[in-house]
Amino acid sequence: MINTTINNMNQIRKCLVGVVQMCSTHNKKQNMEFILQNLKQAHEKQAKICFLPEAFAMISRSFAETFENAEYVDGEMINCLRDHAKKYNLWLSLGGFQERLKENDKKMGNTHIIIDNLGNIVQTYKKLHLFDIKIDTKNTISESSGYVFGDQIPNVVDSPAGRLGLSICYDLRFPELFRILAVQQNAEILLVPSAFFKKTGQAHWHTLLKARAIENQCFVIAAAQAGQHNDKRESFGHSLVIDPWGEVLLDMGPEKLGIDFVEIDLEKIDTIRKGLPAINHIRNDIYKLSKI
Ligand SMILES: O=C(O)CNC(=O)[C@H](CS)NC(=O)CCC(=O)C(=O)O
Repeated sequence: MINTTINNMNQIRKCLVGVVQMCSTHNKKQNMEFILQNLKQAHEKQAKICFLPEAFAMISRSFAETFENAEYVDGEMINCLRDHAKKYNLWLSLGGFQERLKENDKKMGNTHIIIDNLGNIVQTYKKLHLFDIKIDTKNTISESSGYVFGDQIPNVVDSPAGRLGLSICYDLRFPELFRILAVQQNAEILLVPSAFFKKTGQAHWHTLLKARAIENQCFVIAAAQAGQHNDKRESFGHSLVIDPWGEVLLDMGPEKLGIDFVEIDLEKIDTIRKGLPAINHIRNDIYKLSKI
């Protein structure tokens, strides 16, 4: 792929990316209109890649309702997004698509899809860690009752912004996945599209995302759901872009809905790793986290 070559040759190291923060509801059509407006803006800004949060397609009151409206990967919604990726010359990270599965008629996949600027699906990843929690009455959910568990670590994807390592939302709490993506697969940008709960977000969101950026010396991009989706569900917002030093380059706050743009400069990874080569100090010999 041309982009890979360019990145490997260290020529183009800077890339403008768009991060979409949204408040999806059960209304798929409205959610889609909102997304397309933002993609148009990304095109006008000449951004090269756009990041959408988990559950961009819809957030309903129950998984049963979500399931009713879930589509296959080759359905209308993804086809429409593929057409727009091509039309707008824009890569897309679709951070968590409620995927109707041909092999399972009871549960969906929670699938992160990467589409290139020609409209091709270049990677899919099914969420490995599902959010089954009982914190209090408001914060109780069993994601695994609606979704199948993913069973594969996704390969990194070369994009115009850099090499992408994919995850989804609750995966954020499992640093092993990010270590594998960053150290074994040389990811440069770790993606954590999310629909974080308000309570857990307030307590943990910034800290965990900064930690993933700092410990792996990678960029972190986390497009998020924000606000009240229905009477049962509220999301924390604060879509973030963090650099490999842990500096927050973008924080969209709790309320803003729309798109913001950030320049990703991959040079920063080299500079930071040269000065503080923690990645090279990993004791592979002791705990066998080998580079491949
Ligand atoms: O609802 C859907 O259709 C898609 N799935 C989600 O939004 C999931 C499960 S409810 N949300 C999270 O994983 C939030 C994690 C979180 O808030 C934390 O780790 O603290």
